[in-house]
Amino acid sequence: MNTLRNSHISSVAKSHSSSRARIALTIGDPAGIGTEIILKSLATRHLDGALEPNLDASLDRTLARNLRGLEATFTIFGDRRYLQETYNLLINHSNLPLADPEYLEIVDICTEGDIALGIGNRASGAASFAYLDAAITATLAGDFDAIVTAPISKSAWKQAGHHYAGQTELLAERSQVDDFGMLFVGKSPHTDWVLRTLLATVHIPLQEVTQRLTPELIEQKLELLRRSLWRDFGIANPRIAIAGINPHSGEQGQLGREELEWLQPAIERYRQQHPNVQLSNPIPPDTMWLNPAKAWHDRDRTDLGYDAYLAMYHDQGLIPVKLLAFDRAVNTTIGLPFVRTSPDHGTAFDIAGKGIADPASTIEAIALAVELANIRKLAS
Ligand SMILES: NC(=O)C1=CN([C@@H]2O[C@H](COP(=O)(O)OP(=O)(O)OC[C@H]3O[C@@H](n4cnc5c(N)ncnc54)[C@H](O)[C@@H]3O)[C@@H](O)[C@H]2O)C=CC1
Ligand SMILES: NCC(=O)COP(=O)(O)O
Repeated sequence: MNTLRNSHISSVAKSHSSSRARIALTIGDPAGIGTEIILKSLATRHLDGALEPNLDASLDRTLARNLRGLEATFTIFGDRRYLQETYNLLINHSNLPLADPEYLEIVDICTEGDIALGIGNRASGAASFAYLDAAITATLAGDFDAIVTAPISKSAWKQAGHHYAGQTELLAERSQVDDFGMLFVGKSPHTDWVLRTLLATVHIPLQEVTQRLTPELIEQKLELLRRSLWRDFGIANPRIAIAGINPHSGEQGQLGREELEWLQPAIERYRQQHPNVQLSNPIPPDTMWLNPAKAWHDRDRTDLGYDAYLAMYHDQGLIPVKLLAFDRAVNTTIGLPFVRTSPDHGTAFDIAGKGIADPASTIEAIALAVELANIRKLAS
């Protein structure tokens, strides 16, 4: 059973100026790095954009974003005890500054059970579920404009009896939407070009991928992506690259027939319906990411990049995203009635409590949530 120590979420949130984006932050699995990356991210608000001279130069990248300049308020959903324990444990040996929980707005959610750093279990799964569930309730009630989630462990959720593939599915179910998607967004620090990758299928076993991929699913994902590119990123006439399924995109049917039999026809149909959207034909997956890698690294080659990429399955899309942008890509759920972002990594149980977790992707997730929430506020 969990207890909401602060039951005045509404009054807390509503006391903030309505012109500022109201961001709910969940701490994720308390056995992982969630509390650390949240405290490190919020500490960047206390910097003036200038780096301390004695900080390691490799940290420049991490601190590149100064959240202080953002028009937003932040409320953490999680157990205050775990935030305080992380602060006490790491304050003297963290590689980056930490925000002091005493000065943070926290909706204190206390759950039962023993939780040890580095080991996800039933209690940590129940806790991370309770934090997200409470944040969703408050957001659906209109108290927040966006939720930024720290990572949870899917197996810990399962041990706690929560049979969702991930946070995305809970967010969608609670929001009563069927049409949603997992879009990874990363802005290149070299060229400012933005890599956007939507996964057509997500957390399913590889052997189920070809059964789940259908022309209807592809057309649904393309439409979801088109709407998000327009609504969230202001791109009216997008160029979208579509990955093939089989090696060499099937090699004219010799290495698989999905491309010939239904993927290419589905692309043709979508083109007819949306002449303003430029779609590629199915691109052989092994070479699909060469041009985005050039656009990511070389300022003179950004024209090679598409506005978005549709990957057919989880690792086809996320291996290139994480190779290029593990430190800054943001997982965004599109199709929800509110903004949701998350870092691109997991709970990192192996480094929990060591003070070395990189908050860069979380900082980007917070910054993107504020940006998208403010865009929606302006549009409404
Ligand atoms: N958004 C979410 O909630 C996500 C949750 N997960 C969950 O996380 C758990 C662990 O998954 P893994 O596959 O091990 O992926 P992981 O991302 O947690 O860890 C992979 C490797 O990257 C390192 N790493 C991850 N984040 C880091 C950071 N911020 N700074 C420095 N190093 C970092 C870890 O130490 C580890 O060596 C699983 O239970 C999975 O369900 C995984 C991905 C996303
Ligand atoms: N690999 C991405 C991932 O696991 C994100 O899951 P979630 O945001 O749905 O929890």
